[in-house]
Amino acid sequence: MNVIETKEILYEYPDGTKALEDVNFKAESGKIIALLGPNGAGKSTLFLHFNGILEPSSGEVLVNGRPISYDKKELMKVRQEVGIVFQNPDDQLFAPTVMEDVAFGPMNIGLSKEKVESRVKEALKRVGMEGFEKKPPHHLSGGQKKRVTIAGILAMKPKIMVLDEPTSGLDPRGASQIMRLLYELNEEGMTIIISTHDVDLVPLYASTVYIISHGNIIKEGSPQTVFSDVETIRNANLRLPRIAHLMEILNKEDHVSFGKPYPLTIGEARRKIREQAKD
Ligand SMILES: Nc1ncnc2c1ncn2[C@@H]1O[C@H](COP(=O)(O)OP(=O)(O)OP(=O)(O)O)[C@@H](O)[C@H]1O
Repeated sequence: MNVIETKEILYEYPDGTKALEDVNFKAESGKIIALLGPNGAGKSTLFLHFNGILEPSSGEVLVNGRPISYDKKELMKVRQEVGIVFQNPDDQLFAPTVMEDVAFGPMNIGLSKEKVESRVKEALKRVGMEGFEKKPPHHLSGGQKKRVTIAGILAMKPKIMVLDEPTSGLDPRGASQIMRLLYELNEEGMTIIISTHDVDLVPLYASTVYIISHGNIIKEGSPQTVFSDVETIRNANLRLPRIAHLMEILNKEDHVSFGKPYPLTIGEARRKIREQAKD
């Protein structure tokens, strides 16, 4: 079942910029889906359609098979179902303390004080930010802010979590920790949709990949399918995962081949190299 689906959506900003054109996007329940695209391709604009922050100029957005209705009450429901973590934490964090920030969503849907407190505690624990409750968000580091924004969405217990570049600006360990958390949440049944420039992360976590360029989806499929289309990847100003790039160089320049499609992760490459060494 598709928990989110866009049908031929087109979006034009008030200044006339056409940011999306005829975008068909599907997120199947329980998957991790990655949206890849260069700067300005339309990733954030597309994501803002998933819980009705933006309304398409034409076309339709469906959540759990139902077209989004843009009246206030209905939108509240959609936003409990679909949580969006913005690219820039400063666009999301606004309360005087971490505690109040994470509590805002659960309070807004009328949960009791005890329930709100337990949700805040649980969410901050999940992202490794317990002990920061009293801190003002603007005193946190970039990585810590990102974790708090994720906690704020987790506290709403959405079934679908949409994260705009969740690892941008994080050190390698921080990026791995966030991806590990998303992986665990997905194992527990949450559908995860991320946008990223980090092509090395994609084959490790995502089962479906979409490539967006100039407001159009130009490729979709498994990481193996998408990264086999090297021309499309490069034309979209993206690159192959480093491992696949190394295999391509070995193949083309040194005539050493570990077979196609190229392995995309260290694990896959290691397996292929070991197999070949045995022969
Ligand atoms: N508020 C706005 N008003 C007018 N044009 C906008 C606005 N926000 C974005 N755009 C334009 O819409 C297009 C898509 O932008 P968007 O932010 O969705 O891209 P993106 O893929 O998320 O980029 P990045 O990777 O740099 O975050 C760009 O041409 C951008 O300049």
